[in-house]
Amino acid sequence: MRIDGTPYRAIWLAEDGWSVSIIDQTRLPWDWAVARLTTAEEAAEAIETMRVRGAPLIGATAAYGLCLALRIDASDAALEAAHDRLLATRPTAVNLRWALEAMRERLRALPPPERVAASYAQAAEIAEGEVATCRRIGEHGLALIEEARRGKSGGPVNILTHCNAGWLACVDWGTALAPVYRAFDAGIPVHVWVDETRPRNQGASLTAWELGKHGVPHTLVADNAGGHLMQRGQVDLCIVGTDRTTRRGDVANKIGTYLKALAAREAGVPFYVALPGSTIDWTVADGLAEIPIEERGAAEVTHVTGRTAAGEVATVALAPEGTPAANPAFDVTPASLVTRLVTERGICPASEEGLMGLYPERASA
Ligand SMILES: CSC[C@H]1O[C@H](OP(=O)(O)O)[C@H](O)[C@@H]1O
Repeated sequence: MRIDGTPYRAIWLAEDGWSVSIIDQTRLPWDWAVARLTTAEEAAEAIETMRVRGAPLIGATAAYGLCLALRIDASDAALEAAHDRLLATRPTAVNLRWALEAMRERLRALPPPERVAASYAQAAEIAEGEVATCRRIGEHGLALIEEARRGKSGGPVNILTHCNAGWLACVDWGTALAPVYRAFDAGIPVHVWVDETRPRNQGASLTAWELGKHGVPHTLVADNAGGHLMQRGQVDLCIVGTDRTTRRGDVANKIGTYLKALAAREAGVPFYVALPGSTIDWTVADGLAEIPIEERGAAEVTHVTGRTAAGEVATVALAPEGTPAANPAFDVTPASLVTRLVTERGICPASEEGLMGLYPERASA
């Protein structure tokens, strides 16, 4: 994605040709901080602390984390240890498992001396593959925005999104925001309602920043405002990302997504989910029963980080000290509440038949 004309990715190989550069997303929107990952442990910690986040980006970061491990020790034991460490960082986004298993399968088949070069080549393939995939999601999703525009008598297409599923969550383009960028760049008038997305506020701090940098009109809203806006006809469509979607179309995404899907159904607003094939877990059908939901620390709920009037970034308490808090980071929206899935291969119903139609090779798997 371009910022003031300069192209950026959310992750890239540093100039030294072996370390990995990331944008530290815990510093946005206040500071543009690029961090360099030099070990697998640093890559793992960047994922755990959400300096990088978003399913495709988590997968790409883990892939490069394996490269950093093998530089030090390319043995089978080191490969397995790094795979397991990186896999254990966050449980919900299936891209993490997908990327690590793809890397491990290829690298195990090679003699250790060939593994480092092969690992970097494959990590780059994964990262570039996600860029191409998200670009195509944007192309396919554009049709949904154009359809919404045809149904209006004027004014912008009002789109509600939750959390951040933009280029910061991927490597470039994004998933839910890719069609928005495509439409905006094509001159279609759009406006985005940006859910703040408690408790980590990825909407307020990342989506608002992304859209602002690209010049896309947007309005930040409290999470609880979405139903009200839909009820009053102020939302033409919802589009969100996902961290894991089952083969029958159940969608795990940031906490609060399910509530938006319920409101959208009640209000008659189309609810779309944008995803790359790497986010489909073909081994799982029942999302509610089988997708692991990450439980994060209570402090993310009881405290908030922001910038003071004096310009310092600070974390302050929202609740009395010691207040118990629960922090499920994701929820599962059943396929029955999803209007369509938007993938790099096209748009389909949220169903096993729909997904098999786009990924026929999976039918025989
Ligand atoms: C394109 S994946 C975006 C997806 O990831 C976010 O979760 P997190 O910020 O915790 O990694 C959120 O669920 C987004 O929809």
